[in-house]
Amino acid sequence: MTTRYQRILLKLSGEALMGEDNYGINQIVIRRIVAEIEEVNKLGVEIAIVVGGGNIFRGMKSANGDMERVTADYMGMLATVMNALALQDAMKRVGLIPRIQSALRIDQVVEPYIRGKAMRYLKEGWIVIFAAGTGNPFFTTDTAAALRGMEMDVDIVLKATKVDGIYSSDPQVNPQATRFSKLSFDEAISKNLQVMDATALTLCRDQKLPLNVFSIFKPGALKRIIIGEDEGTFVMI
Ligand SMILES: Nc1ncnc2c1ncn2[C@@H]1O[C@H](COP(=O)(O)OP(=O)(O)OP(=O)(O)O)[C@@H](O)[C@H]1O
Ligand SMILES: O=c1ccn([C@@H]2O[C@H](COP(=O)(O)O)[C@@H](O)[C@H]2O)c(=O)[nH]1
Repeated sequence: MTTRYQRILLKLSGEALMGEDNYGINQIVIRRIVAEIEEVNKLGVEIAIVVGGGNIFRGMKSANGDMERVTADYMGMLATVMNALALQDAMKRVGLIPRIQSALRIDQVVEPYIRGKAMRYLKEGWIVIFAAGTGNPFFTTDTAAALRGMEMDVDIVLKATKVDGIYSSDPQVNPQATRFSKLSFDEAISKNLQVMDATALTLCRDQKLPLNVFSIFKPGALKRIIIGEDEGTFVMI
């Protein structure tokens, strides 16, 4: 089967990993997500993943006066390492070969981010999971996805989240919101659509790196994007 994209950066929502639970990692959900990734891996697509941490800890929420923002952000980045470990475990169970690289050094647990090594893993057909975001406070894993996507020279960033695309306003708050099938980066930024932070959108725009936002809960959606079908919202220059 021919694919539209040969190398992708998949941004996996941390919040999606908790499924219907209020917190943490739901094993059934994680197995379902890994099955979607496995399908695409079998097509020969090189897959790099940045995983979020919102199911465990978000810096900004916890920093509201109760905690120093920088400390809260480091906690958020560590949360993404936990998610990466859970993903790695689930991937190994189905015979995939995952490698985690962390932007923060925790050498006993995962290897540090080394671009050349990550590129080599991708060429081997192994799946690279980037943990700890950018390694810097005041950023998000969406920005890490744009950054690592550029560094890995991927064809597209795919943001897999809980909603099936970018809407005129948050569809979880406004049921009247309408979905865009295509959008330019400038429109997404100027309309302040919130689904992805402006830093990430700006990085993608400036490097002409396309983005597709889609629901990770829709079976087969990831594969459909890979083979060139319309799914979610496509954002380009
Ligand atoms: N205009 C919009 N279109 C679509 N979703 C929106 C919009 N505005 C806000 N959202 C919300 O943005 C959420 C996705 O972004 P968010 O950064 O919160 O999560 P994530 O990146 O998927 O998860 P995590 O931060 O845990 O990795 C959606 O669940 C949706 O409710
Ligand atoms: O580069 C980064 C990435 C993340 N953080 C902190 O981690 C949490 C979780 O990440 P999400 O993108 O929200 O899933 C985030 O709220 C930040 O506190 C960071 O500081 N730097």
